[in-house]
Amino acid sequence: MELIVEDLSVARGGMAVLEGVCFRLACGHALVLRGPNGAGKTTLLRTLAGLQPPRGGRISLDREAMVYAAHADGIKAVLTVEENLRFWADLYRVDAVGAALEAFALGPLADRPAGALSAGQKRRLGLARLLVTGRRVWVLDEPTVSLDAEAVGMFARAVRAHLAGGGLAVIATHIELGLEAEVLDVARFRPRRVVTGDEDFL
Ligand SMILES: Nc1ncnc2c1ncn2[C@@H]1O[C@H](COP(=O)(O)OP(=O)(O)OP(=O)(O)O)[C@@H](O)[C@H]1O
Repeated sequence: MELIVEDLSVARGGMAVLEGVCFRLACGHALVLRGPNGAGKTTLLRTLAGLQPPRGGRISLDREAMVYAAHADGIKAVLTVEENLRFWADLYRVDAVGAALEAFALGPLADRPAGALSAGQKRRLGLARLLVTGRRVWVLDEPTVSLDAEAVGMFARAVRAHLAGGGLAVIATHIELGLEAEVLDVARFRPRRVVTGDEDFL
């Protein structure tokens, strides 16, 4: 499996955000998206995930092979941590709840309602969800927000294991994860607009 993006244009709120995005990502590889606030990382990820249509270009990706995780983790507050994972495991038909609890040190919190978790604990649960999806392509928007250093390490280990198993990951992050990943600065793809006055382009 390979993720191929060709000449992709994406927009938010009716405004062009990125144009001409191209990259290829093979099994076992990760791509880290960089760029300043507002550069378009989330918009690109949402487009890859099929949450919004591209303005132009091509994405070759079997969406059935992909899982997207962003700020809203889709956690059900009234279910316990383990029940949340079981819910997703049943949905994706992947029996890996124990491994997911262990990977993110959620065992001691397994019986706690998710609504009673701290922000970082909720984020760990949202990331543990990735492990019960069995999906090959992880599309992750700022996955380490609210995580302490130890939890960032858990996440990095989970990504490494995923890649070692033939998975792919596209990750927008402002922090250094210590992964061997290709880096794409999305600011390179900022649209060039012709304007009147002394400047030719913005
Ligand atoms: N809901 C929205 N409606 C309209 N415009 C939006 C919306 N969300 C973001 N934008 C705009 O789209 C552009 C790209 O934003 P995006 O969220 O993709 O950037 P980002 O690189 O992910 O930023 P950050 O590092 O702050 O998360 C920005 O100019 C932003 O102001």
